[in-house]
Formats: sequence, C-alpha cells, structure tokens
Amino acid sequence: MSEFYALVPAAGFGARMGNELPKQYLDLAGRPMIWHALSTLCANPNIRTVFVVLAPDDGYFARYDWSHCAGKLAPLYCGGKTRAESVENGLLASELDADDWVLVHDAARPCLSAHLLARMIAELRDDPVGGILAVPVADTLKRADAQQRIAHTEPREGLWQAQTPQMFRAGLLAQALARSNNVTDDASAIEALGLQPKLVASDTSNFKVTYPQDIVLAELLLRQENN
Ligand SMILES: Nc1ccn([C@@H]2O[C@H](COP(=O)(O)OP(=O)(O)OP(=O)(O)O)[C@@H](O)[C@H]2O)c(=O)n1
Ligand SMILES: C[C@](O)(CO)[C@H](O)COP(=O)(O)O
Repeated sequence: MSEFYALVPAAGFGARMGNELPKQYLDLAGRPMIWHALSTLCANPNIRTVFVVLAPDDGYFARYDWSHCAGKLAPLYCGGKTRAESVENGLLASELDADDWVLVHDAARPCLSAHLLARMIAELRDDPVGGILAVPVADTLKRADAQQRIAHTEPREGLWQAQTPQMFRAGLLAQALARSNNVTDDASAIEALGLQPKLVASDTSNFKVTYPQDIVLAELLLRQENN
C-alpha cells in the first residue's frame, strides 16, 4: 500500500526578505518560521515522515529542539540552487517508493492549517494525477507596459494562485522534475508531461511569507490559531 510523506524545501535564503538570517529561521510568534509548517505536517496522522531539505552548510536547523515531532522529522542536507533542484535532490535522497504520495510544502508557508492539509489528502488520495492547494484570483488584473502604465485589463476567469502543499506520486514527480527547466512549482513539472493536476480550493491564510511586511500578518494569523 502506498504511504504519505511530506517534503519541505527549506534551502532558500530569502533574498526578497532582505535579512541576514535565512528567512525560514526568522522569528515568527516565538518560533523559527520553519517550526510552524513542520509541526503541522508532523501532527497529521496520515503522514509517516517529513523530509526537510536543507542547504548543505545549514548551521541553524540542528540548534532547535524538534522532540515534539516525535521522530517523524528527517533532515536532508542536499538543497540545490533553486527550489526545483532542492525538491529533486530531496526526492532522490528520501528513497521513497515510486507509488508513495509526497506532499511538497514550502517552509515559507507557516500558516497551513491542519484542516486544509487533511482536506487536501482526502480529496486527492484516489486521484490519478494529484494536485495542489490554490485560491481563485480575487482582484482585477492589470497588464503593465514598459512605463508601468496599464496596457490592458486581463480577464481573471479561471485563474488560480498556486500554493503548497503540492501532492504527487514520488516517482512521477521525480521523473517530471528531472525533465523540467526553470519551473517555480512542482505542478508545472507535472503539467509539462501533459498531465492536469487538480486544484483543491484553499484560502489566503496559507500565503507565502516573502517580504518583510508579510511577517506581521503571519504572526497575527498564527497567534489567533493558537488561542
Ligand atoms: N534553492 C532553494 C530556493 C528555495 N527553496 C525553498 O523554497 C521555498 C519557497 O521559496 P521562496 O519563498 O521563494 O524562498 P527563497 O528562495 O528563500 O526566497 P527568495 O526567492 O526571496 O530568495 C522556501 O521554503 C525556500 O526555502 C529551496 O529549498 N531551495
Ligand atoms: C511553490 C510556490 O510557493 C507556489 O506558489 C511558488 O511557486 C514558489 O515561489 P517562488 O517565489 O516563485 O519561488
């Protein structure tokens, strides 16, 4: 029987955050950012092991107490130059069976809720391809010209913003990433094989912490959840 695993790419630096400390270790509601997503994934009863892909020279991860993750965490010091490379290296190092499900989740999405995670697994566990959490675009979309003036308004019908987790069979994802070039998420690599991952409706609370101003919002959401 195929099992469920999580893989968390956490080998980035956070250039857009502009802090000396890698983004995933910045303090968020009293814990390093990465602590939140890892704790949620480890607490899910379906997930057997949570692989964390770290930069080869990461000197931070081992400083924290991970005992609450009850032996489910497996750090892999094999991060690459891009997110896609980190995921591909992590998949190789994890030695999962081709049929196992793997949920790839950004360390930089700390507000993933236990409820959304459980719902995604339930919706996709019998899917032939797999899928991703995503939200329908809510704002009116403008195409800019070179002078940053509005060239035209883009129709937003049918447009969704991709989030993580992105859940695929480990073998299929490894094969897709090995063939891909310049993809920013896992689903893009699967799409390039001609497959159509499912969009599982999420909400904006599962946003990616990218810029300094995102920290305040993430802290608010996390403190609210813990109360
Ligand atoms: N070489 C890389 C680059 C990114 N990531 C991870 O991919 C996730 C999503 O990437 P992003 O938010 O873009 O993080 P950074 O690459 O760190 O940020 P930036 O693009 O601002 O530098 C993060 O958990 C990040 O640590 C990774 O594992 N390996
Ligand atoms: C995987 C991802 O989080 C989906 O939205 C995103 O593509 C990665 O973010 P990046 O900032 O483009 O690296």
